[in-house]
Amino acid sequence: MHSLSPSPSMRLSLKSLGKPSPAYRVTPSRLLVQCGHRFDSSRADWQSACAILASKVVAQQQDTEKSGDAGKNNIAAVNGHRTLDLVPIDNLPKPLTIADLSPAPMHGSTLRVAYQGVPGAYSEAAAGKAYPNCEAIPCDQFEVAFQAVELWIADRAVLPVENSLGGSIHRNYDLLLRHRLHIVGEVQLPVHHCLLALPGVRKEYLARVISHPQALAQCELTLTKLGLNVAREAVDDTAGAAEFVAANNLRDTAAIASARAADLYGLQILADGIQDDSSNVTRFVMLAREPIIPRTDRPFKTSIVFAHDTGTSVLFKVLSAFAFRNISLTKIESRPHRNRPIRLADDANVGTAKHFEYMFYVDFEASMAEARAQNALAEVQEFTSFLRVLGSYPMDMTPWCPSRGD
Ligand SMILES: O=C(O)C(=O)C[C@]1(C(=O)O)C=C[C@@H](O)C=C1
Repeated sequence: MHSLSPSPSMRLSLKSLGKPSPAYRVTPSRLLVQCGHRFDSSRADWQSACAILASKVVAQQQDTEKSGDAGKNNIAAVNGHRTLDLVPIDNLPKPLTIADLSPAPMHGSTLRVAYQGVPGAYSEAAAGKAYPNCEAIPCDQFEVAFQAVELWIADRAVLPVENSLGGSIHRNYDLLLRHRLHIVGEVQLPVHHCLLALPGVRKEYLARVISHPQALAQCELTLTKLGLNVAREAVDDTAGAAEFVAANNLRDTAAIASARAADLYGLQILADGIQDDSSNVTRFVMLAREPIIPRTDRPFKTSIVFAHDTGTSVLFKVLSAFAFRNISLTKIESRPHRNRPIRLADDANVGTAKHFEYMFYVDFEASMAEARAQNALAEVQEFTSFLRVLGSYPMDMTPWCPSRGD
């Protein structure tokens, strides 16, 4: 897959996560703009902004510590005895409530949400659906979005895991296992693709179409129907493709991306709604450093990953643990077991069978707060060599509305 460069828009990259900022060139007031949707400055500025953010957190902690010292000075001597000055009632610590227990942003009140791509990507729209009014932080790779949360540069990551036409986004399944973040929610986003080109360009001028591989797959039939039997090229994200066409003034190349990307990068819409099925939906998961507390007052989903143990009919036994408790499975995915990819079984008469080993990802419709889910997992554990709960989270129950062009 191409990584289009030079790219004028700013994204977090693995390099920028690793290196400290050389100079603090932005003011905290510019921070909101730079960490948010409007990106008009350089990557170094962004790093500086994050460094300032970190130093502000430290400064706040120091202030708190200082006020602790000041509190000690409130101890006055009366008749030789030390007494405490009365603390104004407003300053008394408030009891924790349930709401305090879910992870909260550590900086101001705006949640910073990492996504892969540049502004105009569907992942940015998913971040906005999951967390309205958040500051969406673009990252150049999925891996970077995971790390941004782990390193406290972002509070959440919103990442695509599957699309109704294109199928699973395997990379994110692998990363879920490799990283220690928790799934705290899901959003389903209707995806409405447009064919974008520079103003004045006509379909007949096109020699190639570029986009994210999932987007190319979702529009394959329609592109052919439109007579576009031209080269397809996969790039990192849909909006990045639009940006590339615009930045390089490419008159022979179209991008598949959103209508918002057309607006942002000054492209015209050559064809609207080019996904092969109008009910084209991508499912995203929200990730956080801490899990949420599972509840039973609304529909919950739980995601697990396991590797099966030796024995016969193991997969059947695992899945029946859910069936016997009337728990519906909504998704099953298998990925190579990278620590132990092959199991050899010798049969003296026939030879050696080479079985591939898998990690199985299962989503089921129940909350970990329910006894039936806990019992099912206790049973699953008996047949598995590895089991991890990736998260138990509210299901996206927004009423169905097919994708629109806006
Ligand atoms: O490229 C984008 O705009 C993305 O947000 C990525 C992505 C994906 O990974 O599947 C998300 C939704 C669409 O299905 C197409 C692409």
